[in-house]
Amino acid sequence: MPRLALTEGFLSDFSSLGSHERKQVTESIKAFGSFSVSELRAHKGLHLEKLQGARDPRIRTIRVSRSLRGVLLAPDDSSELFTLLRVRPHDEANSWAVSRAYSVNSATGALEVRNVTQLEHLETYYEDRAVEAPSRLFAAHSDTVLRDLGIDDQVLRLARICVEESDLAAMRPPLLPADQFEALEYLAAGHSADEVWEQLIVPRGQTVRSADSREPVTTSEAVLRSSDRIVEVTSPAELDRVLSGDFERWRVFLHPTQHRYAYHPRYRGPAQVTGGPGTGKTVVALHRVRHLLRTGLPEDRLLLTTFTTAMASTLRDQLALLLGEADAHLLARVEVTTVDAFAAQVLKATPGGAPRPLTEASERAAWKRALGDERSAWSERFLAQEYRNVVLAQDLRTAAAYLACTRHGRGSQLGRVQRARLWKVMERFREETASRGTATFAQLAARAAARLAAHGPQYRHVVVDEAQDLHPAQWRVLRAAVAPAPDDIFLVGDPHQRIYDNRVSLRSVGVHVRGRSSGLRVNYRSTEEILSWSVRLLSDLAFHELGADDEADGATDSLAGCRSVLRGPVPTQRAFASPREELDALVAQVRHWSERDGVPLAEIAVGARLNSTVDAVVARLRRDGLAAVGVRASPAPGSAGVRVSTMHGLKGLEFRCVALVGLTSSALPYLQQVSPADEDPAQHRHDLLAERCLLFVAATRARDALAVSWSGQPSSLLDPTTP
Ligand SMILES: Nc1ncnc2c1ncn2[C@@H]1O[C@H](COP(=O)(O)OP(=O)(O)OP(=O)(O)O)[C@@H](O)[C@H]1O
Repeated sequence: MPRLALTEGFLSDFSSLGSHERKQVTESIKAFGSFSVSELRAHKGLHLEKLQGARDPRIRTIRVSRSLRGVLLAPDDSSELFTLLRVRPHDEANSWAVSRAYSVNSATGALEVRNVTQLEHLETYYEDRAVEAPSRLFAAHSDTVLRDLGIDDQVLRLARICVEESDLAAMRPPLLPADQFEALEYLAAGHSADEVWEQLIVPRGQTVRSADSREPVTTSEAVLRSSDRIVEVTSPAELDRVLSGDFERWRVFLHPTQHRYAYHPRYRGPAQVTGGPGTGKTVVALHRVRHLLRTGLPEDRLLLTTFTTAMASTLRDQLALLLGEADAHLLARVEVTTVDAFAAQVLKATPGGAPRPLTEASERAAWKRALGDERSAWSERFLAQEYRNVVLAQDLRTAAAYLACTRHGRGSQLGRVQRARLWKVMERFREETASRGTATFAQLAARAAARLAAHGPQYRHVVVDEAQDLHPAQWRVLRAAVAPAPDDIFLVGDPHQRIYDNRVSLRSVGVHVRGRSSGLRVNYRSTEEILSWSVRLLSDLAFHELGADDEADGATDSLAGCRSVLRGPVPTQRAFASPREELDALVAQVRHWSERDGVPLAEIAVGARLNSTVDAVVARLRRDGLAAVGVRASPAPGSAGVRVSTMHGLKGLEFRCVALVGLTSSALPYLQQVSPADEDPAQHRHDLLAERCLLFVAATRARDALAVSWSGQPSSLLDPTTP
């Protein structure tokens, strides 16, 4: 029986077909799988044909319907593995097929495709131009170095006639083979051959540096090694799962690095995956859930958490999509929720039930009452932070423990007398809020953690998304929800996206990830232009590793090496004389994206630092006849209207186009949310950093286009040197 693999190109073609045509294609594929290879070759109806003049002798086409043809790569060994490359209207399929050639990348061992015909034209053109050039783009790298990075004869000739980066860009895939182009692009951007080796080749499992010493890889082996572009379908159920729904690449194809982390057979304890924005951390978490469910016991339950209720609901939908019909029964073993909702659920089962969570304003009022007539320089914000970031963070339960503790992350000095007074204020706060049946979220988590610790774990696995924003008390909840064991906790996050004031040493809450911590670098969401604009916002800062925020741990995380596979326009930064002019321009910008670029309104977001700006934007867009909805109202996915939100509310989301407005010096950093330096210098620095990260998070929600604007004085966080 022939085996069948499907490429990304095929799936993308398939998803653009109408339902009738999809059915025809699916039936043809099923029919294909029911013949032996010799029957296939002899079958009259399928017309498995070699193409006249094809550059790759293994390429065949096959009849799918009266109008459609499939393009296949036939096996050149005994593997019987056919790879379905495209499905297009007859003439298009033929002209695509004759000009392509497939090859195995000698370094990555993956299957690559090139447009031979066009590359030959380019070679003639660039050869003539290069003769006159004083220097060439890759002059610093010898042929041996390039070959060791997987560059083959034809690509080497082309690389040698590139004079500047734009010459290479003109040959980008689908002309050049993808892995070879990527290696050359890295070198052209100034990375060393060693860096290319580490970043691109090693993650694909290659260990032999010298091209001459490597064992050759057959085509069928290469197909199976190309899990980021090709999937083998081994059963009708698998075929249905891959072909069902809209083609969402992340469900089927993972970068080899993503695949390695998500499908690691077994971590011996908690494991962590970090990575910049859009590197697919959530995708890896979802695949990990699938792996754990598929390989676990029927009684094993799994808790999957994220930051907001809206994100939890999206995650649940995505998990259902990933599991498909074949694995739909596994969903019953998963709970997808926020840590706060889980903590509340734990407390509901206690005699007093779950306290009502305090809003920020009512918490401030409660601190004011707790302070009473006490004469002190402590602001309500200071008290709230001291309680949350020291007492609850370290789980200090007695005055003696508070008097003796090191106040990590706090920059103000407090002597014994002051601490004793403060403890009394905190006691009054606790008693008074308890008597009203209320608590802060951090208090709620602390109580739930204590309850779980006393009553024992409820889950076999915990998977945590957006891990960077959890409070130590929330970590204790998660730690207590699962017994220490292999594969107990899998967490993903990005310390550069921390926008709430939560710093935690994972070690101190019993989550030991040392030796099981890995990183992702390829951004799948935003264009390189948006990514590098955003990364510049943080470029002069050092970040602690996700789980090592205790300054003593010392390890740092960096965005260096983060890159995108997508290209697009450079983000715009525009100043206006007044808010009204800025809103005029916003309306024009939204119209441009929607009417000229054809972007649906629901794929456009407008973000602002302040709620008042959000309200003004919604009102203005509506006045001009543009549908607009607040993200806070949790609009149904796909419902019409520009999404308008505070920058905080954009966390975890993504849009084709994003406009960030009102970025003035008074809105960002928003000083009301920043502790004064004279109250607590360390807290001041943390708060300012959170404001900067907030801009970073908001900007990196954009996939194709980003427009930033302000009126009057611009925010000091914007880089004035960028256009
Ligand atoms: N292997 C992949 N192939 C194609 N698309 C992918 C892949 N991995 C991730 N993506 C897409 O990239 C986008 C970002 O992925 P995801 O949300 O998982 O990233 P993230 O690292 O969690 O992002 P952030 O931290 O910025 O919220 C999504 O649209 C996702 O579908």
